[in-house]
Amino acid sequence: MITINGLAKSFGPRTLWSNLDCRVADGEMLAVTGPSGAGKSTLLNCIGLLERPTHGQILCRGADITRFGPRARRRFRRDVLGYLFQSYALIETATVAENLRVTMAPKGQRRAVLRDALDHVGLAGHENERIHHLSGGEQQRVAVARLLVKQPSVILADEPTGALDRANAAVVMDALREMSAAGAAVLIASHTPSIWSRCDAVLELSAPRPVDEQPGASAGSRPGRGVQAART
Ligand SMILES: Nc1ncnc2c1ncn2[C@@H]1O[C@H](COP(=O)(O)OP(=O)(O)OP(=O)(O)O)[C@@H](O)[C@H]1O
Repeated sequence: MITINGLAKSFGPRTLWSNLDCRVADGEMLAVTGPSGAGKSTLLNCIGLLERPTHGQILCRGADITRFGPRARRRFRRDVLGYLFQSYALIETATVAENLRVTMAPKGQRRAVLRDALDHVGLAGHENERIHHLSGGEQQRVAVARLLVKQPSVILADEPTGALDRANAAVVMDALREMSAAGAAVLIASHTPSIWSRCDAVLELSAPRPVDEQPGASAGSRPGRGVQAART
């Protein structure tokens, strides 16, 4: 479960959002929406420990992950977190199987786990193909298979279907829904209404105001500005 309390993020004098509160329970899927520049990726990056929030807490199983030291951050990324990017984030020159093995733990069952995950995303038999020989949709399905192998309890998906056709997008969303049903907390940043409708709740971030319209030197923290959460 992820609980966000009073989170704010500024870049220099520019506040993207402030006083952001939200909760994503285990087994729940949250869509993060809002116009370009609203800070959707930045929010996911704060949860993924790629960015530091300016204020506030991000709790995962009761621990404030923003206060983790280097070792706890590494462990959180390795053991808890799964990321799915629009750009797939695969090792281009490696094979499908090698990309999946990166996240695999128990050696004994590796082959079966790998085969099941690829079968699940319709890529059975593609183990030895090089990533750069695959289409975009196939590459994203490999990235999903990598999540199926890793079974993270928190999944951050940044425009995961942005570059995909409808059929590939459906495979990705079905897999995310299944991982959520299996207990993962899933956050999906997306501009796509058909994705929002498959989520349990929607968090809407509004475009940040220009710097000269933001109040005071503390860079624009009007309570709750630009944040709306709704159950779908
Ligand atoms: N490291 C950074 N330093 C300074 N500004 C940044 C940094 N990262 C993001 N920004 C700015 O923060 C704003 C929000 O970026 P972000 O990518 O989170 O928005 P987004 O809602 O995901 O947009 P999009 O829908 O276009 O992907 C943008 O104006 C961006 O330029």
